[in-house]
Amino acid sequence: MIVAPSLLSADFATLKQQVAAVEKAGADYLHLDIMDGHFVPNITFGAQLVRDLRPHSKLIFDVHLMVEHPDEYFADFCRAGADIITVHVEACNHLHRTVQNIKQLGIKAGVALNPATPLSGIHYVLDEVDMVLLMTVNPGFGGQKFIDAVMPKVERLKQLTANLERNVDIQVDGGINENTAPGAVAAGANILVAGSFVFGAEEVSKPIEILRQL
Ligand SMILES: O=C(CO)[C@@H](O)[C@H](O)COP(=O)(O)O
Ligand SMILES: [Co+2]
Repeated sequence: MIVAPSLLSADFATLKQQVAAVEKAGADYLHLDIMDGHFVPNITFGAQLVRDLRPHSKLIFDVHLMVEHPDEYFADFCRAGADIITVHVEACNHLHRTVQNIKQLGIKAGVALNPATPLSGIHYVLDEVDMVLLMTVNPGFGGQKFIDAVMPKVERLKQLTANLERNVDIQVDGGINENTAPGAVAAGANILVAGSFVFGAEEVSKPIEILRQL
């Protein structure tokens, strides 16, 4: 199981130390939530923070772009050190082109779907993407309640990706903890994003270990 702590729930005053702590605890990815106050009703941080953290960590930097007009920003995040860039289907007018342009930068491309968005929107790009992120909360904030109704979508996506010749990762994001993660894994997810579950714990190593063992 790939574990991706989401920095959104960390204490922003001590980010460098908290990244080091999750890396030491065995995290695989660092999930970086970019919010613009338009696509989602919250603002987080930009490429500068990614650039500043990059020399301090060997984790895979997994950038989740929750912004309008993602085409205007992804190259900057790539230059800043992103290894994976995920754009929202709901924010892309020309999703196939966006995915191709991200991959042309030599990094992995992911597509994200809000809980209410059907899988049909990614049907014709499934062969191109490296990862599909299924939101298990409505994007914008950490610490929200997991939406169980997304699980049949995870199952269906797993069936679709199993028919492909190449590997497509299935990431779930939002409300992941020791109670919700087992169901998501059983449905087919292989990358678990967790913000409050990891950074809300006294010791980040415990939640990371719980998720890794699934
Ligand atoms: O993209 C998002 C929220 O929009 C997530 O990555 C959250 O940061 C996850 O936080 P928790 O729900 O795990 O607390
Ligand atoms: Co996210």
